[in-house]
Amino acid sequence: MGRESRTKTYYALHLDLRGKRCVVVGGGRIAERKTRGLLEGGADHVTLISPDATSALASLAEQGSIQWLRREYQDKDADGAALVFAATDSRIVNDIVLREARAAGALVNQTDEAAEGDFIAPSAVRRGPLLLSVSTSGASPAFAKRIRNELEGRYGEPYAWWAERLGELRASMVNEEGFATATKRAMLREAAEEAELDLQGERRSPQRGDETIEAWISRLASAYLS
Ligand SMILES: C[C@@]1(CC(=O)O)C2=NC(=C\c3[nH]c(c(CCC(=O)O)c3CC(=O)O)Cc3[nH]c(c(CC(=O)O)c3CCC(=O)O)/C=C3\N/C(=C\2)[C@@H](CCC(=O)O)[C@]3(C)CC(=O)O)/[C@H]1CCC(=O)O
Ligand SMILES: NC(=O)c1ccc[n+]([C@@H]2O[C@H](COP(=O)([O-])OP(=O)(O)OC[C@H]3O[C@@H](n4cnc5c(N)ncnc54)[C@H](O)[C@@H]3O)[C@@H](O)[C@H]2O)c1
Repeated sequence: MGRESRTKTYYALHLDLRGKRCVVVGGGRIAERKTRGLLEGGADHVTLISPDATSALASLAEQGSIQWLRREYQDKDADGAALVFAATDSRIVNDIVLREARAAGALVNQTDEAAEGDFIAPSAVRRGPLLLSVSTSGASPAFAKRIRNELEGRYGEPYAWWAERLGELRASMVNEEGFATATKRAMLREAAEEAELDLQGERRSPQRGDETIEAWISRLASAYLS
């Protein structure tokens, strides 16, 4: 009999967590990492449930960045949650959290037996709107971390600037009525290529910041309308 793959197949997506209830059960090192990940990812409704917490988690609660319910997990704690992290050091408690949170319609991250949960957290590199996430589907978090480090070096801060600027260009173009849809698409592809060339040091576009979005649109348009 052939050896079966032990890893699951996951769907990649980037969630908008603003206004969504996220619950972290447990107050240790792992709960701290998951909580930081949530806050970095824009979550603004994080509830921590644990009788104790690391000093970093306690300060986040003090600052009002998270809500801390200083007690053990109780049934109904997952009600209304979108995401729940079962991050206690008790397998029994984590399994109860998993079962109840699922029944309440939440997606659950089971930290001590990740494959039993509904999702796992990737390693992330954030460069403004550009978000690179890396996962080994749980096969090797250490490998994911190494690749994340590699990407951090490869994709520096200038990518944030370009991703932001391309976003502004696209937002302005949406309201432009003077171009056919196909032309707009071609212009946006051309702009992305200019960004890439600039980032690779083969600057083809005017110096950064020297050109307004309107001037950029005109220049891109002239290439297609001439
Ligand atoms: C990305 C990141 C996000 C986050 O936690 O939010 C994350 N782990 C990170 C760090 C990290 N994890 C570990 C170390 C210590 C090792 C070291 O020293 O390097 C460090 C580093 C540190 O603490 O510095 C050990 C570890 N991790 C897991 C186990 C249990 C097991 O393997 O069963 C063990 C113990 C066994 C072991 O050692 O292998 C399990 C998981 N960890 C995952 C994610 C998920 C799968 C990700 C994937 O698909 O690859 C999954 C399945 C949990 C889940 O999310 O469900 C985060 C930031 C990484 C970064 O820096 O970018
Ligand atoms: N996902 C990962 O990346 C990863 C990596 C290593 C370990 N783990 C697993 O994650 C789990 C947590 O690890 P840790 O190092 O943070 O543990 P820890 O011992 O530092 O913290 C456990 C926390 O759970 C709390 N807790 C215990 N029972 C509770 C209950 N009934 N209700 C609420 N809170 C309760 C404790 O008070 C404590 O704050 C462990 O099961 C560990 O095996 C996960």
